[in-house]
Amino acid sequence: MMDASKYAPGYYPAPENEYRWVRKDHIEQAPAWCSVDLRDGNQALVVPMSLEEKIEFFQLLVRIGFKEIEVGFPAASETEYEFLRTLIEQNLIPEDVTVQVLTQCRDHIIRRTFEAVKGAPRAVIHFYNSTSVAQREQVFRKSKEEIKQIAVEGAKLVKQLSQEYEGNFLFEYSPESFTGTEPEYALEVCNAVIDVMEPTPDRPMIINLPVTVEMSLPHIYANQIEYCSDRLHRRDSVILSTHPHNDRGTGIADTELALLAGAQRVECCLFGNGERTGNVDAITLAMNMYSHGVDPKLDFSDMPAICEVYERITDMQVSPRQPYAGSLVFAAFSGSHQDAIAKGMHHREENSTHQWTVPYLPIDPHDVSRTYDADVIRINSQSGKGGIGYILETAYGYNMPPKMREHFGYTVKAVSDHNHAELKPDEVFRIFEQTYLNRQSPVVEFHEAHYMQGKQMRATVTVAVDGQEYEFFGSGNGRINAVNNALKQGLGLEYTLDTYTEHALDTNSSSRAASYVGLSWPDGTTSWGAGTDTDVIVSSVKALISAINNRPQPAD
Ligand SMILES: CC(=O)SCCNC(=O)CCNC(=O)[C@H](O)C(C)(C)COP(=O)(O)OP(=O)(O)OC[C@H]1O[C@@H](n2cnc3c(N)ncnc32)[C@H](O)[C@@H]1OP(=O)(O)O
Ligand SMILES: CC(C)C(=O)C(=O)O
Repeated sequence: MMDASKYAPGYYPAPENEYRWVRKDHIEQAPAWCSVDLRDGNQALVVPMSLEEKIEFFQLLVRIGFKEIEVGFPAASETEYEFLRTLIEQNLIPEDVTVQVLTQCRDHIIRRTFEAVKGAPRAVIHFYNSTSVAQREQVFRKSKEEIKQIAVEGAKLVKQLSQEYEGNFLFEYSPESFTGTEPEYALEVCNAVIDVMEPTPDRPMIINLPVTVEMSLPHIYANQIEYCSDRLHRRDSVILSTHPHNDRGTGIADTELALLAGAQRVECCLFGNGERTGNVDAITLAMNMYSHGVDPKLDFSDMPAICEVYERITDMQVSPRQPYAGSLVFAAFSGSHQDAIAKGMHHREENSTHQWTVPYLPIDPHDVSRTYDADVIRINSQSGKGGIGYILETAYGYNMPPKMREHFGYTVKAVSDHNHAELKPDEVFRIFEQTYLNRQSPVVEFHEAHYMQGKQMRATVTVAVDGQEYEFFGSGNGRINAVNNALKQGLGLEYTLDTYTEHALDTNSSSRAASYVGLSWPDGTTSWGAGTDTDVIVSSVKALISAINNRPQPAD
């Protein structure tokens, strides 16, 4: 049995707030992004990345456009150390990219970190210690003052070694487990560190307030950020950073609200990889901004390739529902969604609109290298005539009249329902072919037709009925009408030709026509046929004969 009395909120709301962030309705510009895939993401993998894998992943992050990349915890292992040395010694760090390394506030670990980072063109030394009530009491068993001293002593050593090593160093401090810390105390520790590091507007330092474990509703975190942002020393020399995890599943909300509340930088991982439920997902954050018309300054246009590298190297899987990246996130199986998408696409083409407004699709799937045919409208037993007709039209060029689409829709759904399977566009087309196109059986097989123009058009139609050849004659006010009359009389059938449409099928010079015919029968049913030929009249006659062959069969 679950026992909720075991739990109580373990977070500390900000003591004062102005709630300025509440009045903002969107994020105006991209934050500074820092990928922590190679550190927080890597430390959470069952098998951390090898040297070669880290190099390949680093290069992926560079291609995406990250300008700050936490490359590891160099004191953690030989691989971590060697990776950083390889990046530096083989000049693999592009000029506009800054690497970042993480260290605890422990003497030997800070020293090892500086050894590892020696010679880097530019590097952020990120030092941290836990400040939360739980860690103070249970892990460190130290008072608030003693915990602050760990941070201050760490800062002093980092500053001293940065002078000894003479590198181009920048600094970041994190009061780790910030979300379990009283905000006024976290602020006090951060300000003590800032006082040691003495950042300036020209050489600012990063103060990172991590959601180490997500504990509260997102607005509580936003309030904590606003509270600290308003009270940090040397605010114009501090870049306020956020590093949300996702324990409550609201890492994205934490980050977005934190950005409204004053955060300027985000530490994140691709696909939300990272400790436990992961770090906040860089892709969702960036693409959310993109979908509001804000340039995120990260490029996810080759999403399938990014998924491939990520899955291969981390051995993790991109969920089919992963925002913007999953295989199903642009897919619509259900009829009403498909219908709206198909109409939205037509509206877009007809009006040549630049602004993306297609229903059910928050962004244009093409922007992340996804295709409409294969990824968007997918056919199963939940689908409808709108989507099924759209597939046939966009993938194969057949634009059926509306009533025929409805008939075809039910035919296709029935196949999917019966087989209990999705139907791919080529299977949908095969059903169209088998059901309607140029049907020469079960009864009438078309051989040829000849016309003579008199007062009226006269047609001689040669067909085989049950294998035996016949010539039928008819006249009418046009060729189709004359053929129709010839067949009706010759075959002794009672029907009305209700629907007749045709259109060009191909755009090249050997253009074919596609024709569609709907016949209504005395018992109230309708049968449909389609025909194709380079000659529009022949394609129409084939459609008529197909519709006759599809006539309701008398009950046994
Ligand atoms: C929230 C985060 O993701 S923080 C980053 C976490 N990432 C990692 O830990 C991955 C890499 N870590 C490692 O490889 C190892 O932990 C190392 C190499 C850093 C340190 O290894 P070890 O010293 O052998 O072990 P361990 O990490 O258990 O050390 C714990 C000690 O460090 C102290 N400590 C932990 N974090 C800090 C810190 N940030 N600052 C100062 N002391 C710290 C603990 O209180 C404990 O002290 P004790 O020895 O007095 O009991
Ligand atoms: C080191 C810090 C920033 C961290 O990883 C966390 O708090 O999750």
